[in-house]
Amino acid sequence: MTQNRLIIFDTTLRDGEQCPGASMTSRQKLEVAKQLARLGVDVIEAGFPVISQGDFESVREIATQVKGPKICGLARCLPKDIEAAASALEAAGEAARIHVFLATSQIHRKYKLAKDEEEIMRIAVEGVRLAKRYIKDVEFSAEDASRTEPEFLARIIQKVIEAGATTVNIPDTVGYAVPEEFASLIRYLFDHVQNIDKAVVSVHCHNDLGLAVSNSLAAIKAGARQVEGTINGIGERAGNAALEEIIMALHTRADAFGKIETGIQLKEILRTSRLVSRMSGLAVQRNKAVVGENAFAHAAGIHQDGILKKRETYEIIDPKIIGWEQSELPLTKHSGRAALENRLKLLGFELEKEEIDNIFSQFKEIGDKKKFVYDDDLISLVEGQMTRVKETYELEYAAVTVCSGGIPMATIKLRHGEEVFVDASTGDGAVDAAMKAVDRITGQHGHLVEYEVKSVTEGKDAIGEVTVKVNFGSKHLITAKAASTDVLEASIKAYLNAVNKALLL
Ligand SMILES: CC(=O)SCCNC(=O)CCNC(=O)[C@H](O)C(C)(C)COP(=O)(O)OP(=O)(O)OC[C@H]1O[C@@H](n2cnc3c(N)ncnc32)[C@H](O)[C@@H]1OP(=O)(O)O
Ligand SMILES: CC(C)C(=O)C(=O)O
Ligand SMILES: [Mg+2]
Repeated sequence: MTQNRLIIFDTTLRDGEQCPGASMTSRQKLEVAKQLARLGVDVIEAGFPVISQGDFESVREIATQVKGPKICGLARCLPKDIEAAASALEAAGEAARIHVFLATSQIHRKYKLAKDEEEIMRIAVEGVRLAKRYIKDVEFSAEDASRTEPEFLARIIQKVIEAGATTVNIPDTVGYAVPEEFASLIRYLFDHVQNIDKAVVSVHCHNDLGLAVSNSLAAIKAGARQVEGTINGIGERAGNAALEEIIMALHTRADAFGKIETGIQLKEILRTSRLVSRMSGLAVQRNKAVVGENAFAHAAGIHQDGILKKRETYEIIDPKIIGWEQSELPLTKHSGRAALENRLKLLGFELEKEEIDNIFSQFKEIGDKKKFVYDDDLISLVEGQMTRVKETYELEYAAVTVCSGGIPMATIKLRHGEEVFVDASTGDGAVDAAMKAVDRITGQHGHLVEYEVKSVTEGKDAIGEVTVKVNFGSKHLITAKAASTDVLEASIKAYLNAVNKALLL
């Protein structure tokens, strides 16, 4: 392995599963392990075999079936843990790794383990020696290393390497470290552990202060050559360092981190994230870096315009290389003409500038009323545009009151050129009252022959499209349509559209 090769150690199935509510069945874990192998991680920590029959079987199953990465099992520095791990890992043969851990910080020594430094040292060394009897590849973790006195940490690391540890892991177990200080600790170990070159230095960061990825990257810069983390950052409490973020930071900012190499297949990242989310039942937050639903979605009109001109104006990662189809430009009230026109083109509409201007103002009105403007909303707007006639009368205002047992009443304000007319009417229902008020202003007397409402899009804020067929006393029935998130408004506009058509005949 070259000096710049970083070992990716995935603990989604062990520390990730410690996240409350993330328990997976053995079958689910096997699926995740197979995908982690396709992703190209170097080590899969498949579980903690002593903790239950289920974990034991699951580690054994993964050790039997998953080829490629090393398969690792966790163990306390206790013979029964080490023996259980060694037994579960048997089928992995040369690809097995055993991971023994013991807390080293003063607070853990004093309160949790009730042991002094020398006892801790002895137990750690014995744990590594015993593990080594079963498996060549032994990792030792000094739990709570970042809160351990550096001199003691250096001494214990030196001793476990002497005892045969091939990887020494420096966990920030409680997410207490900050990047500069954590990097200094790693440098300190390189400077003070005489046999440090005989083992790989690893880091394992938790996210209690939201610094797990930053701390991991700082440690890599300081010389750590194994990084531990989980997919989607799931894990105990606030989680572990998100591996996909570390990998993409190293890939995107090679200028800042040096040419660090990994065996990761970038195109498998999104698929892995989605599988872990489904199997663990833990949704990925929308704005999560790299794999969140919004990670490549640009909503602001200025950004959308920039992306359409050159993707790199607002994107530092090409989403396709990690498995996304493409960047997304969702249409919302924040979108501008560039994004609207682009979407309309994708839907197959080549419109004149004036038509786009008309649709744009209606589009903004819809955007004000609902979160997203969907393709069906746009199609409905375009159809309205295509069947639009010169508006003799334009609707300025409509107020309709309906109360149970009372008489529906509508007040309508219409613009005709420079003039504005207001009138009111009662009716058999809200729509009837509004149409009669329109008739009073326009002098037309339409008879509604057909009236149809359909929902164009889904959800409570769906656009309703109203189609009317109206007889104005001529032989021809006039058909007109309008759409709005408010069905009553769509009804009045559809009727007024029919009136305007009748006036042109
Ligand atoms: C930072 C980490 O993520 S560490 C991994 C955490 N993962 C887990 O805890 C996995 C789930 N755990 C379990 O199922 C259980 O806790 C078990 C099976 C491991 C142990 O269960 P129990 O025997 O009932 O012990 P319990 O959980 O109550 O306490 C832990 C014991 O392990 C001891 N212990 C903790 N770490 C170590 C260690 N690295 N080496 C040796 N002993 C240890 C504690 O001192 C305590 O022993 P004590 O009861 O003599 O004081
Ligand atoms: C077992 C160790 C590596 C751990 O998960 C931690 O310290 O966070
Ligand atoms: Mg951990």
